Amino acid sequence: MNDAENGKRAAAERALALVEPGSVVGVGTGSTVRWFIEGLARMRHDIEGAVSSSEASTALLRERGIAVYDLNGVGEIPLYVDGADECDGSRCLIKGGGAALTREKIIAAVAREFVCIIDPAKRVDVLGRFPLPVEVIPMARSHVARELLDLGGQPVWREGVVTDNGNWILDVHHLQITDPEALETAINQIVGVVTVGLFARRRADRVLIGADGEI
Ligand SMILES: O=C(CO)[C@H](O)[C@H](O)COP(=O)(O)O
Repeated sequence: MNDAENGKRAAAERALALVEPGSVVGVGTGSTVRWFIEGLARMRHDIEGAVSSSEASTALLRERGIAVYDLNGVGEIPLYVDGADECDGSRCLIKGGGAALTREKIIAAVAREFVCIIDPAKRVDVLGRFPLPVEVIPMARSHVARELLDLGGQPVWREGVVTDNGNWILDVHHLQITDPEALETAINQIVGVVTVGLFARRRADRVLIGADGEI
């Protein structure tokens, strides 16, 4: 296993220790979260189940014998565990490389604690090296792209990708995100935007960075 994979696994294993017995666990999406799901499978008899941020995670959770609930029917989610594409020193994140940003943001909003699990390559001083994903209503793609150009980014349509919600993704290149909350607010106000993959207003409460089998 390479260093990045070791780091992802170490962070995921550490997050398992935060799972409350008998609870419904919020589960994110991606290769780091896959390690978390494998660990959750070992303790599936100690939890009630999960709420999931994507069809891919739902399928894996069910394969591993973990009950997946509709968020609308769940009262409390003590813990949400998810990866990120970038993380700055204030625990602000870029997410959505796996196109699951909207459901991820919804579960993060509901959860009492949002724990982000990453490998060291994701840690940056200023967000924006990773293109910022924006989920858009398909008919608004060109309008939103023009507005994003005005905000100083270079939007590129992630052609062929349809989100679990039936929408499209624009990846915004060449941003230096020095004020993540302000940019999140500005992009949220563009008509046709469903979700921007900046997690600043509701950022991670805790970030676990796995490296060399340690945290
Ligand atoms: O936001 C995400 C999916 O929409 C993922 O958390 C992000 O892309 C990181 O994925 P990985 O753990 O595979 O690096």
